[in-house]
Amino acid sequence: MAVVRVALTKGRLEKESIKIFKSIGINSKELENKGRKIIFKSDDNTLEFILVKAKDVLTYVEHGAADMGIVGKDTILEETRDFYEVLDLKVGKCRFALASTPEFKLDGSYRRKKIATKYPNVARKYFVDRGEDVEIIRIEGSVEIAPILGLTDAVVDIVETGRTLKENGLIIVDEICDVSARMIVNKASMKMKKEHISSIIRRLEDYLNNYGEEALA
Ligand SMILES: Nc1ncnc2c1ncn2[C@@H]1O[C@H](COP(=O)(O)OP(=O)(O)OP(=O)(O)O)[C@@H](O)[C@H]1O
Ligand SMILES: O=P(O)(O)OC[C@H]1O[C@H](OP(=O)(O)OP(=O)(O)O)[C@H](O)[C@@H]1O
Repeated sequence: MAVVRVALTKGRLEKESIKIFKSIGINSKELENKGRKIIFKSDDNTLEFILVKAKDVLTYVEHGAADMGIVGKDTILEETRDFYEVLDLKVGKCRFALASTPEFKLDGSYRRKKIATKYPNVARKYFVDRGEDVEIIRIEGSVEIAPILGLTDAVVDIVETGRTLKENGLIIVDEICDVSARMIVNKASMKMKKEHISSIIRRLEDYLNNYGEEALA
């Protein structure tokens, strides 16, 4: 069987991704004791894992340098890329929201609003769908500071527990959409390595259906 290369998102989704593969009997001691390595074999040598940043997961999978990947729906929505999205893995759950100070009114002003975000395309689409033209200011992290300092009127960001907003005196103005980790597959690999990739997807589907989200949480 051809070796399948899987791109995993470094950081928050890393542990969950390892757990997902373990749940279907695919273990990698190399990945669990990773040190500074970024490429790892499964113990049975049938899979190879690489650990990269979220956007790079899309790049490696789109170009076929990786056959499959695990990445957040937030990154998929932000980037326009070409691959199959095959499974909602029900982990890494959070949501996109518009948030601001309690004084902010979504429909309150005809002035062009300024919005801070790490996700300019998601934010633009949300306002275009509302028929509103806004100025997007791209910020790389800790975006919650922007409305507090008066740089922008509001933020479009990921909310998980809501703690970051609360501790900074911000509130959710509108929920945009749910986000969770997805399994993606390169289009050519889906044909060339069909048997192996389909078997992985089927086993994961069975696992998610039989044991549900709690098992992975
Ligand atoms: N509270 C959360 N904040 C951010 N991302 C979350 C959260 N909960 C789940 N996620 C998911 O985890 C993915 C990876 O997030 P992580 O913070 O590790 O990396 P990142 O946002 O790409 O930041 P960095 O640039 O620091 O690597 C996100 O793309 C998202 O799908
Ligand atoms: O609702 P919560 O559970 O508080 O989680 C949401 C926070 O987590 C993310 O930030 P992250 O920790 O990735 O740091 P960043 O702001 O530097 O991206 C996100 O951008 C929020 O700030």
